[in-house]
Amino acid sequence: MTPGIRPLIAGNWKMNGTIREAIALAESIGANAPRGEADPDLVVFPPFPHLHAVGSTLMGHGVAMGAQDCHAEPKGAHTGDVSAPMLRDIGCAYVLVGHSERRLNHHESDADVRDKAAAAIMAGVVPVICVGETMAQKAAGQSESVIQRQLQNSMPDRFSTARGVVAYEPDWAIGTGRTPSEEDITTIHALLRRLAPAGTRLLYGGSVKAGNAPVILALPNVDGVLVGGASLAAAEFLAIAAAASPA
Ligand SMILES: O=C[C@H](O)COP(=O)(O)O
Repeated sequence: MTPGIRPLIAGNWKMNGTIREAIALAESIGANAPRGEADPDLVVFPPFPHLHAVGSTLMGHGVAMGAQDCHAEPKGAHTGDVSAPMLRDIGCAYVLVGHSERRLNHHESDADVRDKAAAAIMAGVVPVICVGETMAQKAAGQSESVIQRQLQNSMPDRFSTARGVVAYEPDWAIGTGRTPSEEDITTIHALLRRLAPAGTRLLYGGSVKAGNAPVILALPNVDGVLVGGASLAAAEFLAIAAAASPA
């Protein structure tokens, strides 16, 4: 973690669950979330159709809500898309942009990610810019150059004023049970710290569980984690959050 930066524990629910299940998960997280001065901030990212119900459930519990994507335009003829002002309107404080599942499955470019992040900032929503290399890029020794290129080209002009967040998620670590070595995470996060504006919260994501969270969260320049699968169980997610609280 970084002195002076409040940790952020983020749960990306991806495309999972019914509304009933989302409410139950939000109730359980909201009722048991740590609320001390030195405790981490918590945010969950439900699927779009669950945002209203989850936002209502979390009201007054000190857990923020975010969305998993947004369009770069504030409104218009974009069938199937959701704008950043709509997310703000429904109560989202954060939005993920450039998650590797969007970059790889939807062919989103760095320029697309930058435009989405700019739209989020314009709407008063904090963008969480995701970056990360593929296994082929890692094997070719390109991790740092790929991540530098992604981040520099994905940050919009006003990112420094937005209290933005950057998440390092190597795609080969997502949902696989594999994580980079502590040395690799440290190296990449030192690079992110050099590239991102001062005060940016830097998250690590990819197979984070309650078991490995204490080690990952203790690494320099790791200001929190972006959790996928393990965020779908309240107890596991809260145990990860506990690892970011003072002992
Ligand atoms: O956004 C979250 C990540 O893609 C990590 O997913 P995971 O924790 O299931 O590996």
